[in-house]
Amino acid sequence: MSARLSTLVKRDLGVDPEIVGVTADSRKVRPGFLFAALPGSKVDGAEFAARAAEAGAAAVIASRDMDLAVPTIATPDPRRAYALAAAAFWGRQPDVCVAVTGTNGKTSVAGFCRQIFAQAGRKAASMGTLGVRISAPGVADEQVTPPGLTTPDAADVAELLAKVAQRGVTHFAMEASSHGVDQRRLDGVKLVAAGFLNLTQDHLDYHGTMGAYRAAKLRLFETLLPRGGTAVLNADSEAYPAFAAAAVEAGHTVMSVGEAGQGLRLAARVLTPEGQRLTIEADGRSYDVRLPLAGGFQASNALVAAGLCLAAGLSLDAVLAGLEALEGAPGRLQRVGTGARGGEAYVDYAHTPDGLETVLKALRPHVRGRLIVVFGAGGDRDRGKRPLMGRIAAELADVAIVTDDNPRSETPAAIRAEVMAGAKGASEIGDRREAIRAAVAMLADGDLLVVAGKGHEQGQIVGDVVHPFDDVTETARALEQAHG
Ligand SMILES: CC(=O)N[C@H]1[C@@H](OP(=O)(O)OP(=O)(O)OC[C@H]2O[C@@H](n3ccc(=O)[nH]c3=O)[C@H](O)[C@@H]2O)O[C@H](CO)[C@@H](O)[C@@H]1O[C@H](C)C(=O)N[C@@H](C)C(=O)N[C@H](CCC(=O)O)C(=O)O
Ligand SMILES: Nc1ncnc2c1ncn2[C@@H]1O[C@H](COP(=O)(O)OP(=O)(O)OP(=O)(O)O)[C@@H](O)[C@H]1O
Ligand SMILES: N[C@H](CCC[C@H](N)C(=O)O)C(=O)O
Ligand SMILES: [Mg+2]
Repeated sequence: MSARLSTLVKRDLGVDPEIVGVTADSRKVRPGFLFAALPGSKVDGAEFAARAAEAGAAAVIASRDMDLAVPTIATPDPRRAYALAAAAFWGRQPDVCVAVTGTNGKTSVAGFCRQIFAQAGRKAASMGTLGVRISAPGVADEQVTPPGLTTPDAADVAELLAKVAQRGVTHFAMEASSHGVDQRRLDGVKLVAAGFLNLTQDHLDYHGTMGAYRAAKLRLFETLLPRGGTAVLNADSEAYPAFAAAAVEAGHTVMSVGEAGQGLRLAARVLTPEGQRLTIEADGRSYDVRLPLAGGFQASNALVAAGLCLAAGLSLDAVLAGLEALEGAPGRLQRVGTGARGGEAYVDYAHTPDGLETVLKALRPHVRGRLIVVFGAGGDRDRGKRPLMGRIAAELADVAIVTDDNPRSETPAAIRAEVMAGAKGASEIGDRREAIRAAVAMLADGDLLVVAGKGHEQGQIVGDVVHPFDDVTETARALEQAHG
């Protein structure tokens, strides 16, 4: 595969080498590659430009002119130029691409869109925290890449889009993380619609302030969704007015969804043993939908997914039928089993204050005994959320056990102390396996246990080492042991 440099960077540089690959990592450069020298959070990619040229790079994208033997494309926004060049290099994309942003629920919505598309007879894929997955009617799902970044690097996004399109995927839904939008990782994706779920505290280690975090998410609507696209917005979020204003300003059609929504209005919600019954008003009519998932938050996620699928061209009937067959994303309120003396154990991915509050409130109506939660907070991530998560667990659960969740480069006990500072009456068990065992040992009839924060994750990151660890397996083992 190759392309002329001028077709990738839309500039006449006098010379026009044939480009055979695009990367922002000098260690991946091969002869004929276009190298993007990007300013990063740890190092400046410009430091590696000379090395990239020595390794055979045919041209370099950078923020300034550099004294190199190969052409330099100097631009004030090299990350965007890199994403656009990668998209032009890889060329093909599925016919219809949608993206979803929000602090919580993106993985669920991207997966729901893929399922609704496939249910309606389309070959579809999703991209996000759980990797890339293809679904098509009548065949088993195919996992194309394993879990990794929520929004992969721009060149990876471009390559994966081309690969799934090559395999016949026509409908595509992706997660737009705030890091991803800010770092231009999805600037090359041709979107027809973008969804917004919610904006609550997370990632302030990276963005600094809630205002900057919001601005990163707004950019999806202000800059990335082309004029005339559809903005599917959760009208029940406090941040809705800002997103609606940005979408209108950018010339998009706004489809508001939720209890306060107009495009898809959630008129009523009734709990059932299988999940919930939703009354949805759309196009002046009222529809009764059986959603096989529990929790008000899943109703929000389902409505945003439904809006995105409508914007992608599916009929209302097909979308509503799709909602009735949805399966939850792995590790999100996933039921693991029953305790020896009764009670149920769940694994969930809540790793933010709002996520934890949402999942505990969603479970409460199903509790006849005690609500027990095992959770922690990640190292090298927003420190401000630690005491907030502690307080929420202490207030909303009957038993809260604080444990480790990917301490990374930080001292585990110090992270736990910051969580404990907000968690009045909670107990602390650093070893996650022990914490899960202790919680399972307490389970009795009418109790619910939720092991929160790691969901689908397969490892506990301590320092630079990933120790194999899976909450579902550990919880299942503890339940087995309790059964004797
Ligand atoms: C803070 C952050 O987002 N970092 C990501 C970012 O790194 P960076 O640009 O800051 O990289 P850097 O290490 O400073 O290096 C700068 C540049 O020099 C290049 N370089 C570096 C070394 C070398 O020898 N040669 C070379 O060319 C690098 O490739 C890079 O282009 O770009 C890298 C390449 O895509 C990512 O791997 C890296 O993700 C790190 C591992 C990470 O942990 N990211 C998390 C925080 C993240 O992105 N999370 C979001 C949000 C999840 C959510 O929604 O909750 C996600 O989308 O997953
Ligand atoms: N709409 C929602 N509102 C609030 N909390 C939610 C919502 N949807 C899911 N959650 C909670 O957040 C957790 C993570 O959900 P999900 O993985 O779908 O979010 P995400 O936005 O993809 O997260 P990440 O930032 O890691 O990519 C769930 O396990 C649940 O506890
Ligand atoms: N996408 C999120 C996931 C957090 C999951 C939690 N287990 C942690 O490690 O903090 C992040 O990278 O912040
Ligand atoms: Mg996700």
